[in-house]
Amino acid sequence: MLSLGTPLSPQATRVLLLGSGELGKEVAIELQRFGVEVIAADRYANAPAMQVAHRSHVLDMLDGAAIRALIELEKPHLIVPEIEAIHTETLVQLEREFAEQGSAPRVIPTARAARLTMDREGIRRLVAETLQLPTSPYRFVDTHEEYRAAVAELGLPCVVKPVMSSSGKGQSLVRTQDDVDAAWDYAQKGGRAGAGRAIVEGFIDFDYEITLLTVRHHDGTSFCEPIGHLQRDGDYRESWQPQPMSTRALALAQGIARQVSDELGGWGVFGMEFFIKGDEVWFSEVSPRPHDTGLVTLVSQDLSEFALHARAILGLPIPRIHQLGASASCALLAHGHGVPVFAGLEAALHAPDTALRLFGKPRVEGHRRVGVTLAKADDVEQARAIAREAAAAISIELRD
Ligand SMILES: Nc1ncnc2c1ncn2[C@@H]1O[C@H](COP(=O)(O)OP(=O)(O)OP(=O)(O)O)[C@@H](O)[C@H]1O
Ligand SMILES: NCC(=O)N[C@@H]1O[C@H](COP(=O)([O-])[O-])[C@@H](O)[C@H]1O
Ligand SMILES: [Mg+2]
Repeated sequence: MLSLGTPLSPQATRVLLLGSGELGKEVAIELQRFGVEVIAADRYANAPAMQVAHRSHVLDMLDGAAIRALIELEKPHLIVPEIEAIHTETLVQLEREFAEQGSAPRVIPTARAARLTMDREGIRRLVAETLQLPTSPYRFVDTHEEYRAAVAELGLPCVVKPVMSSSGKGQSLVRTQDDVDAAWDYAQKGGRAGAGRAIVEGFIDFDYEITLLTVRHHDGTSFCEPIGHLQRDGDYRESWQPQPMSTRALALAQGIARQVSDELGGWGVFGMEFFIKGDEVWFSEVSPRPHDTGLVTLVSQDLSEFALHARAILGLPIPRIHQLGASASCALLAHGHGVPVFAGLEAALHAPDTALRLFGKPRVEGHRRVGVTLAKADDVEQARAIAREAAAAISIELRD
């Protein structure tokens, strides 16, 4: 058992967050509540989680030597990846070295899980080919020619994504022949590791999609109520809980989530994404960490996904998760260049049972999610409407 309660002391449990965005900020707050010493790292200064951590470091997260030096400097007990774009091969090597030495920082949930989910190819081949679970049909392509052949094989519409990207960056829905070439160009420009390999997926005409938060902890695996969500341009705009589902579809999704999370192993929250049509279920992808659509759990559960992650990774019990009724979240997006300045917050919080998180991101260059509104109501449609209205009441000016 880790020694909790006294950060900044020789007995402290130190947790290193690799990635310090809005999700890490909430994880940091939950860890602080147990007296954990929190160290936040990211590619830029004053990232959200850095603002609530004990210390922070700015480094190129894709630089293996820099990641290794940071871990040697801080000697954390737990290493918690918060983003995909990390030099995960270094984590795999370090995990092996630690195992040989018998003294161990633990990578959450495991270094292999971080490596497999950093690259869409790793997790897709594991789930579709090794575990033989249902996914969209897909092809991996490296060149324009291979890409055009894959589109011809899979048919239109289809979806193109760089293998290394998240939040919809570089992703396009290809509806007609006219979209084909522009989608390739965008996939080559939009990936986080520059031009290169992409996945082409057959389009699944789903009724709805969910995130099934799955928690592997000391006493077993727990599931949260399914979270429904709305995505635009590959990025989340609204999420709600609970998403009504047939008993059969929910059982299928839970079965797949259990199989995939058991295969990845370790402790923590997994955001399992599924497409659902009738009773049919397709696995889409998984975050081996809290999920952006799970921000709704800040109001919809007694233990949010961030509190669950903290408990799970520290080896603490999770005897029960209470769902507190119909709830929704709506993302606040800023467009342009500059430092965000918010107005309309009073109007946004005027309705009862609304809440707000402003992430504290220092700047916006292009598009960036900078906050989220949250609401509870008698049913999910009402909660969504209230969260949307609260978001619409807020205006974001970008200043230099
Ligand atoms: N094959 C598909 N068929 C239909 N819709 C799809 C398909 N692939 C992706 N989408 C849509 O695009 C959204 C984003 O896709 P995906 O989750 O793969 O991207 P991402 O960049 O990893 O996003 P995030 O990091 O926010 O989870 C999905 O939630 C879904 O709405
Ligand atoms: N879909 C993944 C996701 O939502 N990740 C969250 O967004 C941050 C990056 O935001 P940024 O791009 O604005 O820096 C990440 O650090 C994480 O908190
Ligand atoms: Mg996704």
